Amino acid sequence: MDARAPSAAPAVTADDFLRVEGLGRAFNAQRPVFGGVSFGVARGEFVCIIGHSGCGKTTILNVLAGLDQASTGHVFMDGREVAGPSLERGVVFQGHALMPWLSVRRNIAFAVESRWPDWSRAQVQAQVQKYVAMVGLSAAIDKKPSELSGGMKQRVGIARAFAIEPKMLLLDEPFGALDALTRGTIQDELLAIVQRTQQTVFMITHDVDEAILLADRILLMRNGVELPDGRWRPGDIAESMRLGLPRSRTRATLHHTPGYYEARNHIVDFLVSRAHAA
Ligand SMILES: Nc1ncnc2c1ncn2[C@@H]1O[C@H](COP(=O)(O)OP(=O)(O)OP(=O)(O)O)[C@@H](O)[C@H]1O
Repeated sequence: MDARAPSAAPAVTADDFLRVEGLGRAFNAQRPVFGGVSFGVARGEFVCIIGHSGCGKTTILNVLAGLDQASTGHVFMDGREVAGPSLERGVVFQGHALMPWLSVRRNIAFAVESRWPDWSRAQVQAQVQKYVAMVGLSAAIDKKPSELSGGMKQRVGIARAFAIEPKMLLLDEPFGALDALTRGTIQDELLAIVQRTQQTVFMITHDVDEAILLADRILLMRNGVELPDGRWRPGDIAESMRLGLPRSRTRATLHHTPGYYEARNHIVDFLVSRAHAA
């Protein structure tokens, strides 16, 4: 962000690639998890959402993926309303969700064949090899998931999501289960891939440094809370922080980047003192 500038309220503009308008989700009608959530994501933008457990991040991502239906509001991607799952959106969850009986090659080929049913075997194989190479796993292409480390499995999940060339990538804490070293390496890889491909990404993370490293913009989400007068205020997006750090940043240079500490302090202050406040 330009960390010294005040954070702007999130806004949707007509030419945003992804438009989320007035989204709400209630599992209990008296206490909606969140409501009135509106934000836009521009084509090629990397947006992270950060907030405490239970505020509704995964629920929002599931609605964007078309895996869950909102109680109120609408989501439009590339001008069309999201009304169900689609191969136009690639989703990566914390658990890699690979098919254990298939090799890396077959796991990814399965997705590629679903996306382009008319492709020849050679076309499918070329696509699979390209994206396996992108995540540095060519040597393991014929291994089964059980023969891979956690970090390698997560890489396969990322390769599979990129291989279908989705219009948008939705990442739900994709590195949450990894040790710090592996996580750092894959963060750098993802950053490099996104810089190359200009992929549009919406990502959930709990890790403040991860968000600052990867995102162009960070949405700060508040939890739903009971107000002193007994009314319920659903969760919402309290702020949209534009980072504006140079895209050439890496984990090694992040701490020396102007604006980094201001951004970090701002997010930590939000999480400590405002994310739960009535
Ligand atoms: N299918 C469901 N039925 C009932 N309640 C649900 C359902 N799915 C989610 N919830 C509730 O909605 C709230 C938000 O859940 P969600 O998983 O979206 O939060 P989150 O911000 O992603 O949390 P975390 O960071 O822990 O993953 C939680 O209180 C959760 O218990």
